[in-house]
Amino acid sequence: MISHQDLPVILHNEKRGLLTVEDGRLDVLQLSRDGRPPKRLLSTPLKNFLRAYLAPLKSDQQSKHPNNRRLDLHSLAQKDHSLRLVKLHVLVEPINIAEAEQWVDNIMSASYQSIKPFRKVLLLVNPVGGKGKAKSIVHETVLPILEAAGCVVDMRVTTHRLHAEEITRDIDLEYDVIATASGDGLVYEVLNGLAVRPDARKALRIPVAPIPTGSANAVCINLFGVEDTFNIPLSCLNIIKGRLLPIDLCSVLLLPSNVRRFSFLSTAIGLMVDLDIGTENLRWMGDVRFTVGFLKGLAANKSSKCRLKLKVVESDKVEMARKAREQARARKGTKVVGGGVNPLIDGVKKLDVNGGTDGSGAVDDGAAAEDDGKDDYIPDHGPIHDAKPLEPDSTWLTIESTKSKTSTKMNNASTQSLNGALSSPQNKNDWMDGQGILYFYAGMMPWVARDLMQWPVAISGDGLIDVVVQRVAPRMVMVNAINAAAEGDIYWLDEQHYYKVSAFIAENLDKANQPIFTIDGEAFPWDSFHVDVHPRIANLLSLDGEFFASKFVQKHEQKR
Ligand SMILES: Nc1ncnc2c1ncn2[C@@H]1O[C@H](COP(=O)(O)OP(=O)(O)OP(=O)(O)O)[C@@H](O)[C@H]1O
Repeated sequence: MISHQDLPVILHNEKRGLLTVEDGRLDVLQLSRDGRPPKRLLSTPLKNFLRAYLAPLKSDQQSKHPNNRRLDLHSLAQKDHSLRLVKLHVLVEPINIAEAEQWVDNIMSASYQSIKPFRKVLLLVNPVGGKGKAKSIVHETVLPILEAAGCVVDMRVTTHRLHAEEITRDIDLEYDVIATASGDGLVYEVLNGLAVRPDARKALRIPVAPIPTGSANAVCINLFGVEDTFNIPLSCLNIIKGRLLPIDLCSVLLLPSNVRRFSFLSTAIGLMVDLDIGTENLRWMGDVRFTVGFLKGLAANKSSKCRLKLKVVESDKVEMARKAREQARARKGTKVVGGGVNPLIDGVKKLDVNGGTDGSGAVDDGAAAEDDGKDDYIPDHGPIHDAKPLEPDSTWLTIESTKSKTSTKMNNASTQSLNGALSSPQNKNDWMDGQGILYFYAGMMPWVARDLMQWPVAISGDGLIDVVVQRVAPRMVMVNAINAAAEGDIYWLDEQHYYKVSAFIAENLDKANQPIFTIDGEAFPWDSFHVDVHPRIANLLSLDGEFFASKFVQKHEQKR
């Protein structure tokens, strides 16, 4: 990292200027002749800097300054609370050309550190996701930024459902990143396409980086936080400079069809299915459609008839919250400000996305995914083994709900929830037979929508599925819970049973009235499904190699 380096230049207005790099920032200064302080034309952190290069002079410049060189500078810069692409060019006089060449090398390596610049990107665009604006967003914002960073972009617009899956099943593994201008649907399809290949384990090393043009965009919430969920330039920066974030995939085996799908986000039964699938016609509303669906579901307040078998690893809510907070604190200690990456984390996690030492491609044989951390690791480039029905033993927890309506009269526990279970020291996470299930929701990352952090203690790549069994509760409890949902405090509701599991089975006990369940928001016929986990087998990109740290996990020394 360069600590301080200045380069004298001539600015576009023929005035003298200075490019200065200090403390992880680039400043473009206009110098004055009369001793006044320099005027700052641009000031940007190197983490937002995209590219510097010496370019040929334009013809009008050639006639005026034939021996000068042109230096182009591309960056994202903060303007009016948003990131904008800024392109500047300045002139370098002959006496400074050798210095300028060195300056370019230095600023590029300080801005990218261990990340290889000029990534090769497969960009998949879903023209109908969300509000249907992906194509214009891509042309107006995404492509200009990627091109300004020198990325090589291969763009394909999807023409039908599952098209992204067909594409990724057959692509050459020549890309550094697969970017999706879509919602979560295309990410799901990309991962499913990669996961069924004979070289799945190698293919899944190519990271997926979403551009938020869908409805819920759950992945973007988890990567960029609630405030920046729809920040398109930030999602582009992630494609350009993001670091590998290994994630688990769930294998979901549907019986009796024996169809197997892979899930990176969620599987749902009950109210959460109606909320997603039952509101497809409200796509124009953006993510507000999910709140509308939730309220509609509460009005019906019906119970799902099912049998759940859970291989529980952890069920103490206080303990699970403590671990998630501890992990967040550990991450914070290693966080880097400024230019980007932390070599310590890079070393530990082998997070280099740059194709080994020769920079020849995305898939780095040394970057272990599932077997991360073993010295004698030999990369496995083969397929993912076939799914088999799970065989629960007596240690598994069985939860059964057979009633379609359950009494939701206020008992003590409900009143406590309503009046502030959030501050109660006790948490009653044990399931009691005879209760109705409003919904079952299994997830892999904290947020599922901006107003619902359903799994606040989820830890990326821990090999565990966070499972919520929400029992039927008085409507007022659930309506009040909406307020506690955005920041994850719904977790403490006594009616919300929460487990970390390594596998589970969900059997349908009323196929006629509840024919479907969802995997990552996609509907499937539900008879029974068996789910287990492939730890850290796939990859996303994120700016610091982690999910966005929520306020929930940043709370210190608090049990609730
Ligand atoms: N050209 C197309 N015509 C019709 N459907 C398409 C086309 N391209 C993709 N799809 C389908 O659109 C569906 C929705 O995609 P996507 O996830 O991008 O948007 P969304 O559902 O609005 O967002 P989110 O998943 O974040 O809620 C996916 O199932 C995908 O297969």
